[in-house]
Amino acid sequence: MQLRIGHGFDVHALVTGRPLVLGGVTVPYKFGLAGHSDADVLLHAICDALLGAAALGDIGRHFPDTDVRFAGADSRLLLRHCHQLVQGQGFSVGNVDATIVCQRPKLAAHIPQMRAYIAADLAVELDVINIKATTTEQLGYTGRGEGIAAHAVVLIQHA
Ligand SMILES: Nc1ccn([C@@H]2O[C@H](COP(=O)(O)O)[C@@H](O)[C@H]2O)c(=O)n1
Ligand SMILES: C[C@@]1(CO)OP(=O)(O)OP(=O)(O)OC[C@H]1O
Repeated sequence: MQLRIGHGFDVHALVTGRPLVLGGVTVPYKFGLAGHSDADVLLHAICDALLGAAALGDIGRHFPDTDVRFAGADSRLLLRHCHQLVQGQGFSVGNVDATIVCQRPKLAAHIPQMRAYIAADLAVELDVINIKATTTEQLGYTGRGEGIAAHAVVLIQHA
């Protein structure tokens, strides 16, 4: 069996007048993430990790932010598309581990729904999807509440 690992990292700025969408879940908060799509920083990091594992480049190559088709896009559709690309190379997802770097709001209560969406979109069992959240103890751009970052690693396997 061939195993491949991929890493993804993304950052979006917090602004007024936008919903906060993380892992497909709309989290109630006074600020949301700016972006061309729905700016779901967690799903973008997972997309990049999937693409990275299969040596398929990055999210901007597949979904350019100059393309009106992706304006306001639901990032779950982008995640499903990345999964299809990886499947097309003969790979299936082994597991996903991701961390959302977010000072506020508290995300713990929303993580079960994020995991369920991601597991469904990647056609895997819930127990291979792990999502974590951490603050940066008020340090740096995430700590000041200027934005939210996400890191993801994905293992894919080829029978
Ligand atoms: N936006 C966040 C950040 C953190 N959590 C949860 O709190 C725990 C402690 O976070 P520290 O940054 O102080 O280590 C963390 O392990 C998460 O369970 C959260 O829910 N939302
Ligand atoms: C998803 C895309 C495409 O709509 O736009 P954004 O939502 O701005 O996200 P980003 O992570 O900056 O890059 C990928 C983009 O091409």
